Amino acid sequence: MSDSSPSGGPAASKIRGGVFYLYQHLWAQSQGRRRQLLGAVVLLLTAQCVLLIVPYFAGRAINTLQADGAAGLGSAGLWLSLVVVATAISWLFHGPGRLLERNVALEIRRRISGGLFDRLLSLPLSWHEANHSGVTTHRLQQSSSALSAFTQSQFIYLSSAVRLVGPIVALWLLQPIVGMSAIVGFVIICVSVVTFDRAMIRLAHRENDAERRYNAALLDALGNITSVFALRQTRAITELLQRRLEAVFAPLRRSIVLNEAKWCTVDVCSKALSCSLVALFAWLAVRHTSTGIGQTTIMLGSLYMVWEYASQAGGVISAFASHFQTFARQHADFASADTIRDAELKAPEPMSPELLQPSSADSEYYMVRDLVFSHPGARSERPTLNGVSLSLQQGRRYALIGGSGSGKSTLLRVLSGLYEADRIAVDRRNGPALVTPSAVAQMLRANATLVPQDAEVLEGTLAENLALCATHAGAPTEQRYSEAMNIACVSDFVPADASGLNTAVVERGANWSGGQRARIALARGVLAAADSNLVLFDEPTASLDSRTEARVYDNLFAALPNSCIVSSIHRLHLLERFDEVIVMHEGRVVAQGPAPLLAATSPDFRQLLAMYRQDDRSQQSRIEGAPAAQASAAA
Ligand SMILES: Nc1ncnc2c1ncn2[C@@H]1O[C@H](COP(=O)(O)OP(=O)(O)OP(=O)(O)O)[C@@H](O)[C@H]1O
Repeated sequence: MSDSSPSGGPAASKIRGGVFYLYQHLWAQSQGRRRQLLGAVVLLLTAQCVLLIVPYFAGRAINTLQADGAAGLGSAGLWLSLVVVATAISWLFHGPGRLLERNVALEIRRRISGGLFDRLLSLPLSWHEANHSGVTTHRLQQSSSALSAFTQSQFIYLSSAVRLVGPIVALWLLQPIVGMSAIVGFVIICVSVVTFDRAMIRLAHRENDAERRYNAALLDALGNITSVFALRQTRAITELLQRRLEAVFAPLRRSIVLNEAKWCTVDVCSKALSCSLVALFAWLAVRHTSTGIGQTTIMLGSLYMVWEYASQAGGVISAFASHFQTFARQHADFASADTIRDAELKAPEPMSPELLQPSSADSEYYMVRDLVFSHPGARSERPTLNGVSLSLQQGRRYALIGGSGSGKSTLLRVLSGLYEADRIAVDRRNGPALVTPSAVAQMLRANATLVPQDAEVLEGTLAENLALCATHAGAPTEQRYSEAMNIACVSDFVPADASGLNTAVVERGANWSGGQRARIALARGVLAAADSNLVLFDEPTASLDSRTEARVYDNLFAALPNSCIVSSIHRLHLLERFDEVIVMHEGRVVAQGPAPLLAATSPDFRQLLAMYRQDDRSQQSRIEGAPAAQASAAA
């Protein structure tokens, strides 16, 4: 694990779509729930409008007391009771508005999570290989939570808008010059808030990128805890995590400084503005008095109204500064999944539905010609598969052999349609020839099943693991579970009945041995491959002892008599069980045919065979020689 970012680097730190970016997505995601959303907006706006009258009622109460003294107590009490009534009425709108708003927010979270996960499933395997799963998980969770939180924050934004506009209108009505001054002052404060927050959005993007890298390292460390303990990696991993956390703190520290500077500006400016507005109002009233126009006394209630409306608007500016910061954060968090939304999704080539149906004929024949494939992140210029040609006949068994790194797993992935080749042509007996990579990949996806090399099992029961796979026609029936467990020799260690199926599988199958895990994965593969005419196994028995390995192959071949089976193997004593051998060398198929024929004609095959026999013999002689050596040492 290094500290350089392979995904989600600084390029992800761009700010998109401005203020309306989140609203665009909110609107798009609320389809079908828009009436509730608009209903919530109307109710919440009404609640805030009702509250605007409160300072007026309170001010009237003070004015009445000032003008009438004790005689005005009754009227003042009436004005004050209106304050309580207005507050209660506002809740009649606010409460239902919030309920609607929060329900829409929950639905939006469900949609975004589901939509992003669907998109992840439609992205090619190569995309997933290039993006760390911990980073992708973080993006999905952050993005769906952000838009949901934004949706349920609308009441705050709406109340802020009303509480800003309302007091300004009220100030204008009390004294137009004061209203005008309030507008100028608030605009200046808002501009400074936005300037601070734009800088903070940029820092939030950097912080999110670093946070994802930290998350990925944490997931790697805990997901590989056996190696961490066994290979004494704890110190190095702890240091790596600290470095990555430090990378999160670097933008955070700058953000904290900016934040304090922003709040200082907002606080001082809005207090100064409120005081100035009251002073302006008083000065205008006194000036009017001295020029003989208007009132002779400054009414305290009116002064209170100016102070209250100015403070309200000032308070809203502070709240606005705080909410804009939250908004900026939500903006950055939601945008973190743009990498998933923007990932290139190749539209599948239009094909006739028959071509996408698994071939039912039992005499299918595939002639693969001139296959070229390069991994997107390949370290070498040379394609991983370079001009591969081979033929596959339904009902026959092919052993795929070759040195480590010769391209066996890659070829199996292309043959299963999981990787789209750069160039390929396939002739079939039961269908037209296909010459475009996209059409070939789609056809292969419809006909082939690959049982991958890694035995990836999920936490749950054995039955749940088996239930997760599907044939091309749909989920396998439970009756087939026991059959698959017998074929894969799972029944050697777990009864192939309900009690066995209920056995727990913990994270990464850590409560099973490597060979047992491989057989569970194989049983799942057997279920998924039931209706495939091309079944591909990537070293399915590498972790089994040779007797179990032989039994597994015999069972597999008996269970899938009509399928074309291609299995990569390293132990060449298995070759006699296969009809043909496909030999790979440096990304090419260098020979194909029955083993006896290749032994006579293919130097590459002979070389692999000789290496295997030599390894086998030297291993045997080492073992046989050990007791003799020990005996002579003892003598
Ligand atoms: N996702 C990937 N990105 C880049 N290169 C890759 C990727 N996967 C495999 N390769 C490279 O492609 C080449 C073929 O790898 P592949 O896994 O197909 O070999 P293999 O014959 O199955 O090896 P082994 O017998 O060791 O499993 C190797 O050089 C490997 O480093």
